[in-house]
Amino acid sequence: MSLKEQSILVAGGGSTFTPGIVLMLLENLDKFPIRQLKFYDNDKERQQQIADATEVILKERAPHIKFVATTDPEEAFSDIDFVMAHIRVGKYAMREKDEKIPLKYGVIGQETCGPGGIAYGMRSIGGVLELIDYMEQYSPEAWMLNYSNPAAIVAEATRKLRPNSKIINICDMPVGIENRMKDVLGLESRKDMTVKYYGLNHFGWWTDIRDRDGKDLMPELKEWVSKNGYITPDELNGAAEEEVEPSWFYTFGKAKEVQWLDPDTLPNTYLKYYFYPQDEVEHSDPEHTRANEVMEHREKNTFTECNRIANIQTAEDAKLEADEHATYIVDLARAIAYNSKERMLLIVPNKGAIVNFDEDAMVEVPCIVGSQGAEPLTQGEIPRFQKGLMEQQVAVEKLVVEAWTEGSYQKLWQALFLSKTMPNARVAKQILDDLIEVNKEYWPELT
Ligand SMILES: NC(=O)c1ccc[n+]([C@@H]2O[C@H](COP(=O)([O-])OP(=O)(O)OC[C@H]3O[C@@H](n4cnc5c(N)ncnc54)[C@H](O)[C@@H]3O)[C@@H](O)[C@H]2O)c1
Ligand SMILES: O=P(O)(O)OC[C@H]1O[C@H](O[C@H]2[C@H](O)[C@@H](O)[C@@H](O)O[C@@H]2CO)[C@H](O)[C@@H](O)[C@@H]1O
Ligand SMILES: [Mn+2]
Repeated sequence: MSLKEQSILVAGGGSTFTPGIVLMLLENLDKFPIRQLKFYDNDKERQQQIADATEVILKERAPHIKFVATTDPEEAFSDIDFVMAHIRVGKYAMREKDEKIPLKYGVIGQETCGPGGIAYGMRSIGGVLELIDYMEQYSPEAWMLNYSNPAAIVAEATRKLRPNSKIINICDMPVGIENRMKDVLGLESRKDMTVKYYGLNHFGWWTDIRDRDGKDLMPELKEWVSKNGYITPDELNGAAEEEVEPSWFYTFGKAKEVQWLDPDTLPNTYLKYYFYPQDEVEHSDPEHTRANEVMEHREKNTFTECNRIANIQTAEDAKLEADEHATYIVDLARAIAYNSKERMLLIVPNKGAIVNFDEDAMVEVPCIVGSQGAEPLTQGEIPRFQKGLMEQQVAVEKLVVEAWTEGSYQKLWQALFLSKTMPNARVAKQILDDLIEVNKEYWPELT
């Protein structure tokens, strides 16, 4: 039986990740056939550069796919089955401020964690809610697969403010780490592992990992990670096919010190910002943060290559690559479209999946996905250590959404102070006042 062809909208068409996702979709047309691809963005000029290259690629590799790039919501969101959303409200210019302002006060500057993530969340909530409202206005049967960060705060906002919307929030960090785990184990694919995992987005732990025969893989992995973090054997021996960027290499290595806090589990790399904030501050250059690295590399290279393809009108020698990690987006879309019952980590309302944790927290757990969406798999009771950490962090995330909803300065100050990355209430207030100043056009007014 042939599969129903899908109509996909990429919201944030000007994203540096758009080319990789488009190429990945083209590599999976046999499993996930597409009749129409649209881009939507609120920055026409930025999006047009990605669209011009995409037009060439589709003409050469999938001429049957109808392609439209637009900034008009009605044109974008009409006749759509899936919205793949990856917007960055304020773009990299604001990410740079998210990262540099806290560092002025000796506090971590990070895209999705701590004060940077809170500032980013206060910008993203409105942008993502607007996408959901457009989707429900013009294609009420569509699903949104949201990739826009900070996923934890965006997920809490969609739970609280759009509780009946067809949206699933996703993150590729666990996918990236599991791809490293399989290299450590010498497995073909991360899908040769079945995992148990719990946490918040960018704040979680693997508790059980087995191979297809049910063999426990945790002992070998815990042994490796406690010594090397998620640096792979090939990277350790200098034999890796692909060089990972220095800041990512440092992050994967730091995971070993995070794992020491609970040797029975394997940590998400992002926990390093909460466990060793002082190390992260010392390791940062307040004049040149990750945002600068990405602007100088991924953003620059993506647009240079897209413009080159558009200029020569062929993608035969394109230096763009399918984003391997984005294959999980196809897994998710396929599962919903064709009821495939895929098992994957998603950010969903807890509702008892973690027995001794907030019913209405947005947690990252393994789910079974079908045409009705995601059904979380229970992860049982969690230990006091993780419960304490998660209760503090989820309170931060919930306070940010309440601050956005109510326009509350007080609640946003509380959220900043409550973050494990913050030394005291005075520094929290100084950072808050600086962030308010630079986010005037993006945040709601706070009183
Ligand atoms: N969930 C994950 O694990 C994961 C992984 C990687 C990237 N991301 C997220 O994907 C997003 C895109 O990342 P990027 O580095 O490519 O960003 P980018 O700045 O290159 O692209 C984002 C695009 O969104 C557009 N945009 C901003 N606000 C908008 C709005 N209100 N409506 C429509 N379009 C809007 C921008 O104009 C830009 O073209 C970011 O939020 C990033 O954090 C998430
Ligand atoms: O600093 P950036 O913009 O390079 O990355 C920030 C994002 O990092 C994670 O996504 C990684 C992913 O984990 C990795 O495997 C690979 O696919 O690259 C992605 C982007 O670099 C994280 O999950 C995202 O939420 C961050 O935005
Ligand atoms: Mn993520």
